[in-house]
Amino acid sequence: MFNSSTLSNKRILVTGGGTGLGKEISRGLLASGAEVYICGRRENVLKTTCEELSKDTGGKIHYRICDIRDPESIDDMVESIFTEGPLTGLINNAAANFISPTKDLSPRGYQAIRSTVMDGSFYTVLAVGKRWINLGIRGSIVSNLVTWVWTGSAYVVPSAMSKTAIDSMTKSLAVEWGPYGIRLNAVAPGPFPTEGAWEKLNPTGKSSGATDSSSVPMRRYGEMPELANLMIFLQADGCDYLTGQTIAIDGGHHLAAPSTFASLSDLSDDDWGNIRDNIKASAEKEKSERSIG
Ligand SMILES: CCC/C=C/C(=O)SCCNC(=O)CCNC(=O)[C@H](O)C(C)(C)COP(=O)([O-])OP(=O)([O-])OC[C@H]1O[C@@H](n2cnc3c(N)ncnc32)[C@H](O)[C@@H]1OP(=O)([O-])[O-]
Ligand SMILES: NC(=O)C1=CN([C@@H]2O[C@H](COP(=O)(O)OP(=O)(O)OC[C@H]3O[C@@H](n4cnc5c(N)ncnc54)[C@H](OP(=O)(O)O)[C@@H]3O)[C@@H](O)[C@H]2O)C=CC1
Repeated sequence: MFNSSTLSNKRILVTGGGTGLGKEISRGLLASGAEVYICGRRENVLKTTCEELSKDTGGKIHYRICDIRDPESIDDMVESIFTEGPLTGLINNAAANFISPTKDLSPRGYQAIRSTVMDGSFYTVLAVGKRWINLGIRGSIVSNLVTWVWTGSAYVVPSAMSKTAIDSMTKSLAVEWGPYGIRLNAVAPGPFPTEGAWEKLNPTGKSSGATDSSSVPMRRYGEMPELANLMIFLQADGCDYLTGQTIAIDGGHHLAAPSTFASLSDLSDDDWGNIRDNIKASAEKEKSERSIG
């Protein structure tokens, strides 16, 4: 879909790029010619990912140790990257989450997720965006959200709330920073199994709800290159007028929410025949009782 120079001259920071989706997005960016920075809290994970991706793609990748819950740690990281040269793009991907009944969450449990997803993403955007504005540089910010920004989700309420806040930030800053040539967009992936997410969201291994592929209209999980391609598109030149959007990449999952008739997609032609007969019978009965029409 893209070639090895689609992102040449791009320098992109992927938060949480050491594992899971961030790692595979970084692989795609590197293969398209970008120079990539990844960050996280585990140096051994970051180092191993850099070695693997640099060997696999031949691209330039660096890491920084950073806790995005701490604004100073973010500012130090971004300053040290800009000292080597300005970034052209940011992918807000780092996150924290676990399933829990909301009534069982302590303030610290809520804070663990909010401070990573909402505060961490905002501080990173601020650290990068204010440097672009000061330097007069254009840039592209893409946040990795989730379809719960449209539907909400039970049992992951702090995550749904925090991702929704970043959806709102995306729309708001697209307007405020549009005059500087800074674009903000977001993606909302459906289920793309990763060790990090599945350990927190499918800890018993009995996939259901958000981690279940059978309720996805396309009847499968997302594949990493599909998400990486969308990120490459949003970081590339060519559609610069695209800003303030959150794009779902979920095989139609959020459109098949329980409030719709999504489950009817399992019915056979015979079932539909019976349904039609029953509806007709009901209509006939009503008609026979009408005094007019
Ligand atoms: C469709 C897929 C969508 C995917 C979305 C994703 O984002 S997937 C991304 C998936 N990737 C990641 O999440 C990667 C990053 N994840 C992390 O960094 C950690 O897993 C963590 C911060 C989320 C929790 O780790 P930790 O416990 O070491 O953190 P801490 O020491 O900071 O503790 C803070 C508070 O949290 C409490 N608490 C913890 N677990 C539970 C629970 N099950 N129940 C209730 N509460 C719980 C704990 O008791 C404490 O409160 P207390 O008792 O002091 O009042
Ligand atoms: N997998 C899926 O199906 C879906 C995932 N998403 C989103 O995709 C993104 C990646 O998820 P996924 O790859 O599955 O999960 P992972 O757990 O593999 O990724 C989370 C990454 O974030 C980093 N991170 C977490 N907290 C911090 C912190 N305080 N400071 C710096 N880095 C941090 C972690 O590194 P470390 O622990 O070393 O700090 C890790 O590399 C998340 O935003 C998630 O919400 C959205 C929809 C579906």
